Amino acid sequence: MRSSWADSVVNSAAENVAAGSSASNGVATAAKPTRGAYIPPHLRNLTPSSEPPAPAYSGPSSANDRSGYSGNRWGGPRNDSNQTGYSSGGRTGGWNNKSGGWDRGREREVNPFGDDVDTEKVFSEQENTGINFDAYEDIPVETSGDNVPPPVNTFAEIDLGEALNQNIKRCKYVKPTPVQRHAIPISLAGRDLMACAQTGSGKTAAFCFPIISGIMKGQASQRPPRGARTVYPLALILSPTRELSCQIHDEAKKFSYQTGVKVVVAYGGAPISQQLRDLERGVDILVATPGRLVDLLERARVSLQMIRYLALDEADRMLDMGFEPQIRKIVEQMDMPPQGVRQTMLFSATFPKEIQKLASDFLSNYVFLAVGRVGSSTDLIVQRVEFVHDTDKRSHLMDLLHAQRANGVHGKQYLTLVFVETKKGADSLEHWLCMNGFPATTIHGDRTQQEREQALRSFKSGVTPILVATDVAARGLDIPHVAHVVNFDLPNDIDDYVHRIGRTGRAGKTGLATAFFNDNNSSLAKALSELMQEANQEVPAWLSRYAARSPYVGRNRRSGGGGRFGGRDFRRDASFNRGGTDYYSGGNSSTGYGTAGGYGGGYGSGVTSAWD
Ligand SMILES: Nc1ncnc2c1ncn2[C@@H]1O[C@H](COP(=O)(O)OP(=O)(O)OP(=O)(O)O)[C@@H](O)[C@H]1O
Repeated sequence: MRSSWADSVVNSAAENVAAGSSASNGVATAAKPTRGAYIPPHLRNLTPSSEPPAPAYSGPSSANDRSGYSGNRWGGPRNDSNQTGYSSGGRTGGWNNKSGGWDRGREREVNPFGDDVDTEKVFSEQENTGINFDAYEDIPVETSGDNVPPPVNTFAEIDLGEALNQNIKRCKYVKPTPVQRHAIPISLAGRDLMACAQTGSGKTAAFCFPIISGIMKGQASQRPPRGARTVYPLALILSPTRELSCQIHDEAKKFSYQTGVKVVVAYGGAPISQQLRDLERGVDILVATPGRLVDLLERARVSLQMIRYLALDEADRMLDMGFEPQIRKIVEQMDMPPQGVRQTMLFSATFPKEIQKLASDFLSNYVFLAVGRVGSSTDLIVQRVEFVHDTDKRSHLMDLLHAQRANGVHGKQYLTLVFVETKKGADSLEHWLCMNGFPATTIHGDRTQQEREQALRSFKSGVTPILVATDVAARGLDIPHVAHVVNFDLPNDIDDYVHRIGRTGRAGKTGLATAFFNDNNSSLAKALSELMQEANQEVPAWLSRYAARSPYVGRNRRSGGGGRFGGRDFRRDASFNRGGTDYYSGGNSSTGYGTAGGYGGGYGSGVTSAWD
């Protein structure tokens, strides 16, 4: 049943059509979206030009065009030309704020790389961010699904478009990471994808590149006419936290520099007015947190009718108990094209099978991809577990920090991220650290967004080299120089532990993770010791004893099978196929990774309160 906001969209859209029909032209008609005579504002008033005609977005009736997978499902003209800049050709308004990436008054796109870079030089220097490319060959990969497009070895093998290629060089990405090698060709072929790859292994680019490239090659999104209030993004990227959405936005802006693709971010806690102004200036890719997006949808300021690409980052988190209703509302109850029409990409480092099953509701004939370690990435995170009673935790932390200082770690501006369970606990520990001569700041859900952003800046810059955080900082954040993650309070869920320690040891760099364990954490013992064994870490004898005593079945509880890193397609698990639903037919396992899997497990009891 249509909700009231949607009725109002349709009604106002009908009025808009009436008002603007005299200016509509054939191009607009050709790009007709899902509902009858409705023509979205950004497709009206198109000035005839030498540009190719509208993309082949043809609404639900094109659902079957997914079967071939021989190319861009949107079938738009393969216009690789660099749609450089929005500074020419009758665009109304430039982005005039820093976050928008457009220089006020001068209508010039701000260079997100800081200054002009000699891309040829960068490329020839063969720089990268420290990823151990030599270890790539050994990385276990599993793909399953029909006709999985083959992986590539270089960016040059992929037709991403010249402007995007330039930005990849500016980012100093010399080679694709393993998840990029596999995921980008799959997505470029128009396939839906559920991808599971290690923390810090380059998943952001893996979903951004195909989206940006697809939009570049399709028809440029037209800005709404003056006064139009509803905007129609072509791609939606959802993430669970405000900070992660901002980070994805920053990355996507770098990747889309001078491609003509406009990226806007919308998240809670920040003034909606500025975000509305950004949206009004045009949006191709909308990066958002679910709450703020629902708000924008209910105000009819955003319509999802034209969405071609939907990406959920940290997808398992987005579909767990906390977020699932909102995600279902956005994806199923608003005006987004259904699965099979849009292209859907789900990414995370963890994918419990029950969440996979839920996620499959949003996907159509998808490829499941599990990519193992980057090099031996979790080996790059040295994991230590120490038995510490609650009452001793502070002095123990102090010892660690003193040792770090003595070893000169802070002198080099290396950063320490300390995870605690509660917001109050975070404030109290931060205060205590500061009182004891360790500059610290904190990030959690009770702080204002301004305070959160300031805390992150202060941590990143090394002004406060210790950040005390709740799980709000556990996922996705890519903060250079985090050398040490301390689990002052361990989480209930082993997946949360995986994401937390993944804030260090990113992109091939080494890191240290220390956990304080005591009787309160005994339910995690088995999962933790299994995880550490898998990552070739030394498991203390006392932890093994806890694990042996634990009634809890460990990290495979959710996944129902013996585990190795990466996860396994739930469609291949017989227990999920009982009751007549054949989720999986065919597929392949590549590069020798076919053992029973499950990187999930340890389905914690509660939803962490700190999330947006
Ligand atoms: N091809 C590449 N070459 C070199 N560095 C890369 C490449 N791709 C990504 N990176 C860098 O690797 C780092 C980690 O990437 P990203 O944040 O996308 O990881 P992720 O897999 O999303 O991690 P998480 O699971 O924690 O969200 C980033 O700093 C990014 O710039």
